[in-house]
Amino acid sequence: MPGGAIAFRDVTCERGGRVLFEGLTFAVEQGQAGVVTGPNGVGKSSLIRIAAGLLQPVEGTVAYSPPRALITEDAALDRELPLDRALLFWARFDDSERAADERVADALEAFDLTHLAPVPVRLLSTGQRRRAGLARVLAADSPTWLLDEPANGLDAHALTLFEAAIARHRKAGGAVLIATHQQLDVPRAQMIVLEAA
Ligand SMILES: Nc1ncnc2c1ncn2[C@@H]1O[C@H](COP(=O)(O)OP(=O)(O)OP(=O)(O)O)[C@@H](O)[C@H]1O
Repeated sequence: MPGGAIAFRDVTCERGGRVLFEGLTFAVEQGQAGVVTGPNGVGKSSLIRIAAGLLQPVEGTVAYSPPRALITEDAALDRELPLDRALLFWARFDDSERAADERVADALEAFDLTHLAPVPVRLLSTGQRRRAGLARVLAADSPTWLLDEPANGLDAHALTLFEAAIARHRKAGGAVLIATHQQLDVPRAQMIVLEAA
């Protein structure tokens, strides 16, 4: 996996005619993590959407090392498919040296989901579905992770698995940008604190 990175330079975000943040500059390099915090409605999700290229900033530029893997509130998995096949559907699109089924098997194991592989996504619990969404990101083998509230609905065990996955990703040269209002154990993270305008 090549190194991941994401950098904002003088980025201004506007939504509904209101400036949420302006002149935001930061760089998350290979092996690093950025944690975006701030009160509800301040623009954390909007920042992640800008990082993913889903929202255009009114000013400034975003540079990143592709491909990027994104998780939002929606796990983006086919609800009718068994979990392993739903993950495989996406993993096949990803550019990786490793076979898609091997990546999916590893990602299921990393989030303690192997026993749920044959279960249709729609039957998973809320927390299991959140873990499945994180497994989708993991299985993509993307160097740059963009995570919007990834810890929502995770129990203590899943949180530990998630923190371990972030640590491994960084050790392998990945970069991660996380918007969260929860306390996460992400050592040496760069804090990006958004304040109400
Ligand atoms: N499509 C949209 N059009 C106009 N305004 C929007 C749109 N989407 C979001 N907003 C507004 O932009 C602001 C920032 O929303 P955003 O979801 O980025 O905040 P957040 O910091 O992630 O909040 P939370 O902690 O509640 O998840 C909010 O006031 C929201 O109402």
